[in-house]
Amino acid sequence: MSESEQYSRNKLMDFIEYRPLDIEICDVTLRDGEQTPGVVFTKEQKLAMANELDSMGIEVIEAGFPVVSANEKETVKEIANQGFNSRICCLSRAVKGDVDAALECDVDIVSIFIAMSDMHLKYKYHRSLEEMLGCAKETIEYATDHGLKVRFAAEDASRTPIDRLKQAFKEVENEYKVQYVSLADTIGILNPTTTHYLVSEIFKEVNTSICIHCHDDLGMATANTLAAAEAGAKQLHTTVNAIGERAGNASLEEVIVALRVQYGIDRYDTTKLTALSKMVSEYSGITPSVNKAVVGQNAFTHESGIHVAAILEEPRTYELFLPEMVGGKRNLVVGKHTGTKALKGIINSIGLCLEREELCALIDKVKVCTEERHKSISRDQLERLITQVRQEKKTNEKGEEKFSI
Ligand SMILES: CC(=O)SCCNC(=O)CCNC(=O)[C@H](O)C(C)(C)COP(=O)(O)OP(=O)(O)OC[C@H]1O[C@@H](n2cnc3c(N)ncnc32)[C@H](O)[C@@H]1OP(=O)(O)O
Ligand SMILES: O=C(O)CCC(=O)C(=O)O
Repeated sequence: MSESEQYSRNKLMDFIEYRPLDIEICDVTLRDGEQTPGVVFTKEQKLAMANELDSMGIEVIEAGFPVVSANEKETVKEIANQGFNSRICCLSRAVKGDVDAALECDVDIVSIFIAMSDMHLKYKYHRSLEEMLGCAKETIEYATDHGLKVRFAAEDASRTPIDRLKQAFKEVENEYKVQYVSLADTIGILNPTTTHYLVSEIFKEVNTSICIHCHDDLGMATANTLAAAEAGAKQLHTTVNAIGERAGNASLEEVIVALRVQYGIDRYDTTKLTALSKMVSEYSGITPSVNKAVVGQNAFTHESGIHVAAILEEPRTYELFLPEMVGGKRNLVVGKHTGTKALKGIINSIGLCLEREELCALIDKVKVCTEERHKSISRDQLERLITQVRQEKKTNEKGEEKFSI
């Protein structure tokens, strides 16, 4: 099956003017994902997830925050030494000791972050902007002098005056050779319009590649990430299953599927997404909601008669992309909303065949049964109902024979 047969492209994009995307993904499941309250990944689990991310073609993996613990440091180091194609990044405060820990891990990139919003300066650091920016610069210089590539990340950027961000980024790019500057929507306050504005403003004045790190407190992290990409952001931060602090981060699966169907970027191996989602779900103990885009249990589950009847002819009538594209499976459910065509198709698919009259009787039973139980019916229950319908038919036929004798 050709790529274009796997999904419907959003052709409305042809009418929209936007900058052609020049992006890469930095997946932060192993760092921000693990900051989900209660989540602790083992070294083996982090290695397994990193391996999958690498094999999907994810360009950068943020493997952890080495100063958090000895085990964390050892894990980041082991991931950095796997010989992955993905570049390995780790987090660091504007503290030389954090950079020393990063250096011990052999990472490619260290992400040195500070917040420059009044809120964080006043209540978190109890220090002035000048003091914090001074610490950041010293730490950046220390890291670059030791041969590390640096991302300078502005935590709480979405609540920081834009002129302050521009000034800090310009100073840093003029004084040191940083690879990236990063804009974090730490508390998830942005929407797509304001994300686009923020990134465009920085893009106009800063020459260094921009990263976008979105949180999902208003359910807009994926949309904001894509808006940032349209405005010129290079590096898009994601987590598998959207796990992360509070409401989580932009979801890897949503972002890379959207990149394909909206913007035609198809270089990531999306067929691994469902297995990776299951892996992260098992390791984190967090199951995505059933209606989670791309990897939720209902992402390819259909019950409504009109939908299933059409899907049996052509799945793309009601599926934006086929389950195979993300390594998933379609599931047709028999329930209150099932129609005759759907029921016939489902019954045929399990190797059974009913006459029209039997199908009508079965539909009536399905509706009564599902309304009584307030849920759809299982395959076993369906088979029992089919047996009942057949028995009732036989009984009726015998009755009719007696009557005619
Ligand atoms: C938006 C983000 O996701 S940021 C990353 C959040 N991740 C984490 O916090 C990872 C888990 N954290 C930890 O294990 C610990 O908090 C550690 C190891 C990082 C630090 O532990 P501790 O040394 O005990 O410090 P503690 O957590 O009490 O306080 C944090 C300190 O870091 C300082 N700090 C916080 N961010 C930065 C920064 N970007 N640059 C410099 N200093 C910073 C705080 O001001 C505070 O300093 P203080 O001790 O002088 O008041
Ligand atoms: O911008 C970054 O790279 C990290 C910052 C972060 O994790 C956050 O602010 O939520």
